Amino acid sequence: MATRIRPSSKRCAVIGGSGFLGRHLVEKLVDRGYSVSVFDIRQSYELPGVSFHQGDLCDKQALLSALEDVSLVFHCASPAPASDDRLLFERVNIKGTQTVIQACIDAGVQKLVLTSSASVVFEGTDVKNGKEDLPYAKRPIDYYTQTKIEQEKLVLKACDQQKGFLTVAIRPHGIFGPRDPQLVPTLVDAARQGKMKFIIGDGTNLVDFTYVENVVHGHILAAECLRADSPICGKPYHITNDEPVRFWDFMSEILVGLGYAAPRFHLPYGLVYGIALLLWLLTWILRPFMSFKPTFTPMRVALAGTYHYYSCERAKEHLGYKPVVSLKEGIKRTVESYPQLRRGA
Ligand SMILES: NC(=O)C1=CN([C@@H]2O[C@H](COP(=O)(O)OP(=O)(O)OC[C@H]3O[C@@H](n4cnc5c(N)ncnc54)[C@H](O)[C@@H]3O)[C@@H](O)[C@H]2O)C=CC1
Ligand SMILES: CC(C)=CCC[C@@H](C)[C@H]1CC[C@H]2C3=C(CC[C@]12C)[C@@]1(C)CCC(=O)C[C@@H]1CC3
Repeated sequence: MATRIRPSSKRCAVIGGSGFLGRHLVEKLVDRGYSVSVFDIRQSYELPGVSFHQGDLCDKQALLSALEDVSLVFHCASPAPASDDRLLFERVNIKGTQTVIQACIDAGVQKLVLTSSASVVFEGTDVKNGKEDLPYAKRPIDYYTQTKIEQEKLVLKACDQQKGFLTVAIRPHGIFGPRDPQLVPTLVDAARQGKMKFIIGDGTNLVDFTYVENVVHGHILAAECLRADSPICGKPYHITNDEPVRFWDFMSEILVGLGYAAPRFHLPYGLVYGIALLLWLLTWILRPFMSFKPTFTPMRVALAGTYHYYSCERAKEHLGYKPVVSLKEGIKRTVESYPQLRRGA
């Protein structure tokens, strides 16, 4: 019988490695001596020690060529939540993840680490110190969340210690940091349009924002702890900064750091949510005639006006996780990384 050559344990692939989190993960893996294959529909940079494979993760043949001799795969690709395109989310996050799992098994990959999201348990109402045993949201707030739930279930169910295919899911929340194309740019855009004067609700709601390097650290710990006899097989793990902060204090620190005024005037949560719902209905009705993307979406209002912070005790206990960058330091590094978004720039 031909013996299969065991892929090097320092050779890994990052699906979605051209994205915000993916690129930070790739950089850290290279620092730690891994050789990395990036698989993504686009190539956004070049880095020594990294090979790029451009393709759609729904295409198994394309994936297989990127997974040659790879023992460890990180899957952090997804369409952006803002696209709100049901068919795209279903194709990439559900069908595409099935393809990723099958390609990993066919290629002899031993470990698959999925980037899930803490939002898989969020239904638009308060979550305080949520643990991993909370049930999945029965009424997810959008298609993105709905398909992230299905994706996580698929990956965790595929874990098979007997066959030597091990899986784990990391659930980060509110990732921020240098090169993030979403949070800071959206916020600054809103501030420049004069839309950041208001605080939705009383402003005391606590939320987790997680500095990108902590999310990367959680992924690498999970990959390195994943063995057939380890309790982490087939389980999800919250990874946060472990420093819940008032949503509006966090927004204000970023805005003030970049030279914009902090929001000051309060608006009742129910009123803003109602307006966002009406606007959403209006854009849905007018969709065939015009395309219009409101800044206030029901999902954003829910994220801005409720508590949603999560316990990462399980990650501390099983993975030895501890944030490596504090929230204060993370905000400082983030603000400094966006000189082009400063007021007047
Ligand atoms: N940014 C955040 O606050 C949070 C993100 N996450 C998850 O983290 C992961 C990474 O997110 P980000 O880095 O923020 O997003 P991103 O949009 O910067 O990166 C996603 C990458 O996936 C790639 N991609 C999308 N569709 C693809 C396809 N069909 N085939 C191959 N590549 C494809 C994109 O080209 C992009 O490079 C995602 O799974 C997201 O759901 C989870 C919680 C919070
Ligand atoms: C905690 C978490 C999951 C954060 C990541 C999501 C963010 C990219 C958005 C979530 C809520 C958004 C939001 C705004 C900007 C982008 C978010 C922070 C506004 C502050 C934009 C301007 C407004 O009119 C109000 C919005 C509230 C929600």
